[in-house]
Amino acid sequence: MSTPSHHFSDAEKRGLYRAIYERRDVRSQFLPDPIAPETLAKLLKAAHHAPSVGFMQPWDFIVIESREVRAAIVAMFERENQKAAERFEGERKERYQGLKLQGILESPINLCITCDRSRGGPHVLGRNSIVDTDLFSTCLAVQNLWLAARAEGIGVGWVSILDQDQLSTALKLPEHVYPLAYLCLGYVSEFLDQPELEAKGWRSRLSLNELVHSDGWGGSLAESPLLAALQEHE
Ligand SMILES: Cc1cc2c(cc1C)N(C[C@H](O)[C@H](O)[C@H](O)COP(=O)(O)O)c1[nH]c(=O)[nH]c(=O)c1N2
Repeated sequence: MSTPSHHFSDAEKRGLYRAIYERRDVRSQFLPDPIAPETLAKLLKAAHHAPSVGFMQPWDFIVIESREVRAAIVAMFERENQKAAERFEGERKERYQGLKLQGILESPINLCITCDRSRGGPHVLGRNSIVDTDLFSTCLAVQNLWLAARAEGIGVGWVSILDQDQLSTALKLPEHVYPLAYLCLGYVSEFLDQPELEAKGWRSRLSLNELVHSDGWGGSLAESPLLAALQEHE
């Protein structure tokens, strides 16, 4: 029997799920090895093929190589991270302060994915009611890049402990462009088999069956074959 061309083979499916389950947010394991321009181009192309509201494609990609700019971003991170630490107390605060939450200087490439909120003009198809759909679209570009990077053996770390206005100034962004994701990219010594926050005892993965509801918030899945299937996959 011939396989229709729109079907994925079992090996292709395994590859896709492997990228999803083995993708990690990387901060501590970066190697200095450079990423070849051809490989970076592939990652950017994967990002550019994300879905977007009204095919708006609101993203731009700012590759940050300058040590000076990176040093300014690290200083920005240190300031914001100190403020963030003040939100916690006692043992939780100590644990927070022990976490490494960025790899800005260790990673060979820093990349800011931005969202141009004016792209496509004032009336973008599908964005009339929910204006933030341009931001949602840009998040999907980030995830495409993150998964493609994992398949290429490249780690990505998202750094959001930054002041958005200061970041915009450092990257010379125009007013209508939002710095959606500041990312660190590089080959890694290892990909952890669980999120680093879980490994360090900060927070665990929630149970999926408690997150799936039937017919409205809190609706029970009891008796549903979906519940049995979810439990099997836990
Ligand atoms: C929008 C957003 C923002 C951030 C993150 C993620 C996302 C989606 N994450 C990474 C986050 O901690 C990580 O994804 C979770 O802990 C789950 O781990 P894995 O990504 O599965 O390894 C993250 N990590 C970090 O060390 N510093 C940071 O500032 C941020 N910021």
